[in-house]
Amino acid sequence: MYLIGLTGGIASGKSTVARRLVEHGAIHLDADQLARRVVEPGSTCLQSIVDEFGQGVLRPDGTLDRQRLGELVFRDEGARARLNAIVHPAVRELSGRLIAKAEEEDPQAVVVYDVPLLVEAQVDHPFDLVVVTSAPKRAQVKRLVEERGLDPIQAEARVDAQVSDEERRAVADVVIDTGGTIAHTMSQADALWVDIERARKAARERPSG
Ligand SMILES: CC(C)(COP(=O)(O)OP(=O)(O)OC[C@H]1O[C@@H](n2cnc3c(N)ncnc32)[C@H](O)[C@@H]1O)[C@@H](O)C(=O)NCCC(=O)NCCS
Ligand SMILES: Nc1ncnc2c1ncn2[C@@H]1O[C@H](COP(=O)(O)OP(=O)(O)OP(=O)(O)O)[C@@H](O)[C@H]1O
Repeated sequence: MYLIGLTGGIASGKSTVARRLVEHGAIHLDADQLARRVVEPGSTCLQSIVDEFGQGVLRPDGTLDRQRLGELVFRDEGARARLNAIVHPAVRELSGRLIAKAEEEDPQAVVVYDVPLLVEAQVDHPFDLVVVTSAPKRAQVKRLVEERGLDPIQAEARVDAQVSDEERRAVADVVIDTGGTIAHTMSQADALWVDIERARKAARERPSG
């Protein structure tokens, strides 16, 4: 297996890059989706969230009111840390299991683990490559406002709830500039795939022992 950790700020283009790598043959795992799975009704995580933040973060049907909880945690660092302490260990455990399963099913698989908080949550799966998508903050805020309907204050708060691109670049093997056109992002993703294929081929041909 070849394991890629893909990270970057909110609305920086991680999913866009991941989708392109999937078109080339990679398997995609998404930490945001896993974070939704671990808080489904009946989960211990959801119960811990209710214990911590009260019944008010549940919708009438018993599912998590994500908007309500988001309003709480993106303006309060302490609340965010308490939520992270509940959700992140469960996501870590589930992602570890799914990565192991992907390897079992296909030892040659290229797995892209899209994990927005790779730096913040100190995700330490044994990545072969860490890829960071990077766009200027004003582009991130514009996308959140225009495409996801956040107001500019909320959008800024979400960007500011994350580490800076400098901190992400410090752990990156590859940085993809996602501040330009989509076509520019795609061509960098395509070039990355060529490099990955080359590295894997060289590893296969290397005499072992
Ligand atoms: C606060 C919640 C309920 C808001 O839900 P919502 O549906 O509005 O957003 P969604 O989950 O789709 O996240 C969108 C983006 O917000 C950013 N984000 C999410 N959680 C966090 C966090 N704790 N700290 C910083 N940024 C975050 C990420 O860039 C993420 O891609 C939700 O994000 C959550 O449960 N967060 C804690 C778990 C977590 O850290 N998830 C991120 C990856 S593991
Ligand atoms: N050069 C670019 N590269 C990537 N995305 C771009 C670019 N220009 C505009 N966009 C738009 O920005 C948005 C980025 O969203 P995407 O879901 O890929 O980001 P993300 O980092 O996965 O977001 P999130 O952290 O919320 O999961 C998309 O709507 C995309 O069309």
